[in-house]
Amino acid sequence: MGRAPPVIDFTPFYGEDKAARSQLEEEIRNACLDFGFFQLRNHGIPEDLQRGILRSQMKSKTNTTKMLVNLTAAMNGYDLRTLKSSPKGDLKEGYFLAQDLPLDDPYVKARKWAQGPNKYPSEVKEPSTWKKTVDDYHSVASRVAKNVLSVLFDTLGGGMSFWMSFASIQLPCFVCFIIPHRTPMLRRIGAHTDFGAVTILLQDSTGGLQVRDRKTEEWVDVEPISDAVVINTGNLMMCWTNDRYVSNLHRVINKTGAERYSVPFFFDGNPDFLVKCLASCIEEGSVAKHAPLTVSEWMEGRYADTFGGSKKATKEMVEV
Ligand SMILES: O=C(O)CCC(=O)C(=O)O
Ligand SMILES: [Fe+2]
Repeated sequence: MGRAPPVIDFTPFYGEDKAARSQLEEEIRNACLDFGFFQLRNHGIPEDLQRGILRSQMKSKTNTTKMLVNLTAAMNGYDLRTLKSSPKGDLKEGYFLAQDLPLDDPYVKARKWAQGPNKYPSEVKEPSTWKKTVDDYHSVASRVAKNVLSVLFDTLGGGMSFWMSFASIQLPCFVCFIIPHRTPMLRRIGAHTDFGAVTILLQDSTGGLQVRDRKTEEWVDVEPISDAVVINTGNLMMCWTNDRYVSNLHRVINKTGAERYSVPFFFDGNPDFLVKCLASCIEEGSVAKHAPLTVSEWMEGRYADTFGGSKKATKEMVEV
C-alpha cells in the first residue's frame, strides 16, 4: 500500500513560536524530500474565498464551450484550451488567468512570457462578481504561495535575498480552473509533474487526485480535506535543489463519473530570475544536474513540450 502525502498545519508560520516554526520547517523539508506533495491546513486562504472560487466555476460551466471558442491563443495569460498530456487527450477543460496587466505595463510591452490582460468571460452571470472573485483569489493565493516558498527556501538555506528576488515580482501566477465532463472515462488528467515553483491546489470533495509513492511505485489517493489545500513542488524546485526536492508525478482519475472542480494555482515567480542550483545543494564531488535557465526560458520550454511549439525543455509529460 502506498503512503498518502502528509498533512501539515501552517499555523506556526503566522505565529511567534520559534520552536513551532522549526518543527514546521522540518515537516515541510521531509515532505519535499519524500513526496514533493503535502496537504496544508490553516494556510491563510479564507474559507469564503475558497468556496467562492469553486462556485464561480460551476456558474460558468454551461458557457465553457463558448469560452473555449473565444479564448484560444498563445500562452499569454488569457489563454484557454483543453490540456493534452497523452495522445488520447485529457478529460478536462480549463482556462488560464493570470495577473491582469494593462497593455502599457512594462512587462507586457517587453513581451515577457505569459504577461498581458486577462480575458474574462463575459458569458457568465454577474461578470463583475466573477472577475472580482478571480482577482481576489489570485492575490490571496499569491501571498500564500510566497509564504510557503519562504519556508521552503529557509529549509534550503536559500535566504531572504534569494526569495525576495524570485518572488517579489509576482507576475506569472496562473489560476486554472478544471472542469471535467461527466463521462465514465478513466483518465481526467494524465500523469505529469508541475512546471513551476509551487502549486496550490484547491479541490472539491469529489476526489480522484492521486500522487505516485516513489518508494512503492503505487498511486495513492490525495483525499480531499475540506479545510486543506494541496501543495506540490514543481520542476523549478528540482533545478534549485539538484533533484533533492522532488517534483512528483500526479494525475487525476475518474472514480465516480461525477463532475469535479479544482483550482490549481501555479506560482512561477519572476520571469527574469535565473534558476540555478543552490550551492548548498551540490554535494562534494558532484555537479549541477540542470543547466541554469531563466524562469521564462524554463516555462516556455515546458509548455512547448506539452502543447507543441518550437522551444523545448528537457522533461516530457508521461502517460501512466
Ligand atoms: O485538478 C487537480 O486535482 C490536479 C490538477 C493538476 O495537477 C494540474 O493542473 O497541474
Ligand atoms: Fe499538476
